Amino acid sequence: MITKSKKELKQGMLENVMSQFNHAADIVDLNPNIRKILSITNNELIIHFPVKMDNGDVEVFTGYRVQHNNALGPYKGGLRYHPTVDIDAAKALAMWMTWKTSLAGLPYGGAKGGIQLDPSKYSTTELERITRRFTYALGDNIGPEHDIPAPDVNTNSQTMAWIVDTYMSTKSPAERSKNQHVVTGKPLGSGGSEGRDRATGYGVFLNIKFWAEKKKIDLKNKRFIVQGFGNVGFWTSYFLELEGAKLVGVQDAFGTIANQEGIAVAQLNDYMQGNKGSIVDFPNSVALPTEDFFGLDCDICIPAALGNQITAENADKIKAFLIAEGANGPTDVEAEEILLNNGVGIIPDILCNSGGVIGSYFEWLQNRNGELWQLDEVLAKLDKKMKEIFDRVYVKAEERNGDMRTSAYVIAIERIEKAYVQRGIFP
Ligand SMILES: NC(=O)C1=CN([C@@H]2O[C@H](COP(=O)(O)OP(=O)(O)OC[C@H]3O[C@@H](n4cnc5c(N)ncnc54)[C@H](O)[C@@H]3O)[C@@H](O)[C@H]2O)C=CC1
Ligand SMILES: O=C(O)CCC(=O)C(=O)O
Repeated sequence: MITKSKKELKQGMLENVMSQFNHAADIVDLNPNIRKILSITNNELIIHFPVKMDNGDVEVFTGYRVQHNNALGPYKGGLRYHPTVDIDAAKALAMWMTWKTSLAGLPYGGAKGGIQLDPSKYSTTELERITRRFTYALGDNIGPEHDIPAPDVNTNSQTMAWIVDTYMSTKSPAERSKNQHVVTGKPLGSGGSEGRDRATGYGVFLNIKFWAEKKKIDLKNKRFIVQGFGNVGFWTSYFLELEGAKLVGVQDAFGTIANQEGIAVAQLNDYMQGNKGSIVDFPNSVALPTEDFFGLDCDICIPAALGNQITAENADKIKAFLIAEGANGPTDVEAEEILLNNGVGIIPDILCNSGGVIGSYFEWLQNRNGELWQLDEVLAKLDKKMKEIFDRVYVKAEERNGDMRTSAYVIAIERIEKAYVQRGIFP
């Protein structure tokens, strides 16, 4: 288990996103009024709600939804169930969503939320009641044209199905079917889209592939390590393995394993599913201490778990030539400086993991228009969109002779600034 304290995780994330934003805002000479608006969140909800547990006792939970900005469209962003969820974490993650949706050219703003809890301590029926009660408490603070949640850490398509069912049950019978797109990432049978399950990991893979093409690097036999073997970590590994790359190290919430000969992705996934979600003791691998993970010998490092995992403490140990950020905010500002000085390439989160929200946008569009797209159609559209965004960021970084994160922020911030200025609010 990573030993960062809750306090370190939350403070770091908010400080990091603000520092990244201010750095880029200085570069674009952002209108000071717009900088003021973007520096704080529009709405912050903290909800304490009681739920009856299986044993009859009542527990009171705390849920959060932070809506950072909606200048470009409805608020959009995931819901996380984790002990580190609090108001600062939700604020930081909501801000990252605003930059991500803007960079991707989507008609969305940014939001994020979740519940502060360890889901492994609750039964499925308890988690269902917790989710339904939270949804009821959120009421019309979410909505298909207002704020559209999606899965994040420890939430999945089942969680989204409970939310959509609860939300729709609060509407009149005639209105119910118009509200299916209140969440994305739903199961296929409940208005979900083909391909949303793999969209984030496929997007991370595509970003790595596009980057390697620019650098004329063949991904075949390149060794990669992945932190987090959930939705993002698994699908990224799956597509990289298909391309001929080799998974040589994995870390999850329970432990760290390595094998320089390669770890079979599908086998590890099957093992993990039957092992209470843990990779520990996977056959043909060695167990390593937590702190050895980022120093593993490899070519590509994919943090796909929580924020603030790559810090000044471990950045110098990284041997990979590329970091592809599947997680939100995995690299702190100090670590990024060290890595860039060491010549390590970084594909920043707001670009690298944007396949997820793009996949969500496709689901939302299908629900709105009564369409059903095939898997190959979804992946082809995602590929095209991701290539356009990657190229814009890459070219901007080359023009500026700078890093990809700042370039991604520059593009994202300029789009939002333009919207405010065009409306004549801040000429
Ligand atoms: N699910 C999605 O579509 C998107 C997710 N992301 C980001 O990707 C990251 C992972 O999300 P998901 O894969 O959806 O979550 P998940 O819940 O499916 O998987 C999380 C994985 O991280 C591991 N993990 C948790 N705490 C850890 C720790 N302290 N050290 C090492 N590993 C740890 C878990 O064991 C699990 O393997 C998060 O930062 C999330 O915000 C970003 C864009 C979209
Ligand atoms: O799919 C979405 O709407 C948002 C996913 C998310 O939370 C993220 O990109 O961090």
